[in-house]
Amino acid sequence: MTQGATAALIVAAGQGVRTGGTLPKQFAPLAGKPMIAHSFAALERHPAIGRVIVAIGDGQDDALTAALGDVERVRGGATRRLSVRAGLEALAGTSPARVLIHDAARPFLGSAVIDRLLSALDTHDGAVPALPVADTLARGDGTLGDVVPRDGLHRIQTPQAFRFDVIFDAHRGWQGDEPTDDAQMARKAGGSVQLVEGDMMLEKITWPADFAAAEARHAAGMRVRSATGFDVHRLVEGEELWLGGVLIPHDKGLSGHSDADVALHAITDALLGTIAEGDIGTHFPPSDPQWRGADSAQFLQHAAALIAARGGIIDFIDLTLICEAPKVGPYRAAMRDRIAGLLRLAPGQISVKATTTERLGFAGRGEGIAAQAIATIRIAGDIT
Ligand SMILES: Nc1ccn([C@@H]2O[C@H](COP(=O)(O)OP(=O)(O)OP(=O)(O)O)[C@@H](O)[C@H]2O)c(=O)n1
Ligand SMILES: C[C@](O)(CO)[C@H](O)COP(=O)(O)O
Repeated sequence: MTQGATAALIVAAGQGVRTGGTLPKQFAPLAGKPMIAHSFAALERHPAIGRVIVAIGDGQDDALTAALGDVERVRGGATRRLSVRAGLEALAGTSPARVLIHDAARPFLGSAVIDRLLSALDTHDGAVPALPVADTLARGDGTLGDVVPRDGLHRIQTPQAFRFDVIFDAHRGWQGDEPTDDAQMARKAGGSVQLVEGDMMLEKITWPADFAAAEARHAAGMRVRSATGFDVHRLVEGEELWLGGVLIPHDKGLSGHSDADVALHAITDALLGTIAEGDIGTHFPPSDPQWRGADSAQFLQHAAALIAARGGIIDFIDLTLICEAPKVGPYRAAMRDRIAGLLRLAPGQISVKATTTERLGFAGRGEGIAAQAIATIRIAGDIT
């Protein structure tokens, strides 16, 4: 699939009247961040998607910026259809071959659904995620009316994927009643729309109780990952000693290409390990002069940002420093506070321990300091 040939449009211009609340639901907090941030991240990180645009309502600019920063946006309309139309008009200039149209109100979007939809576009004009109907369906107005046969019925979700020209023409030529989704517009215009397997994680948030249910689904879908990091630096005269982001008075300091903070390096490697993103040297090569003397805090924060971009949450860091001197105890609290501050965690999520090697080996002879760390994160099960 050619990168850039597929665009994504998130419709987020609704008012969320049925959920109530002080903010429209798409900007309300859910699983640790504004609801829209979940699906935006999923679409942005998918390798086939080259552009993501958000349709928002009047007065929603600040809320979007607070949620996602300076992302591409377009003014939506009074109905969902008009918001989609505005987004398609904005995308038309770059003529994407395909477009995914997604409700901001369906936050937990996995890459497998996107893959299924895009594959279906090889043979169809459109594709939608669908789930079977499990309950009896009936008409009724206070008292039970006729049962509606549920054979062959599906619950249709978003994202809905289309060949761009097909859905753009369907929107431009639309004349019927207000449609509830885009796939029925493509179909009415003569397009073929494939049903692909949907996902319970994609349930739409419509009513107040949906927030708690979504939180529970999200928590149940997270998997724990742990990884270790290890690093050693040489102790030399004439260098500052940085450990755990804290400057420690000592007769020697650690030497290295950066500030040689062996503790932050071990934690950075542990964090990178949780997402199988190589090691610190992969991201900050020692051969690159721009990292000479660099503050290792930025390495740590880079690793944390990569985890956050995948929707991961750092749960706990356990660090062990291995040295004869200096004594770590007096600086333990400062290191915990500093590491917690850099990672935006509570100090209780950081453990700093130290040990000697009974004067054995390089650490015992005071030639260097070693650090090992283990990081534990939670991340959605389908994140690779
Ligand atoms: N004029 C509109 C109306 C809806 N939407 C978007 O379409 C999606 C599905 O709509 P719905 O769940 O009905 O959201 P709201 O219209 O906000 O909800 P309500 O009807 O309760 O106000 C949401 O992401 C919503 O922001 C939109 O972009 N423009
Ligand atoms: C587009 C949609 O999410 C597909 O199921 C749904 O139709 C939106 O309906 P709403 O009335 O705008 O909530």
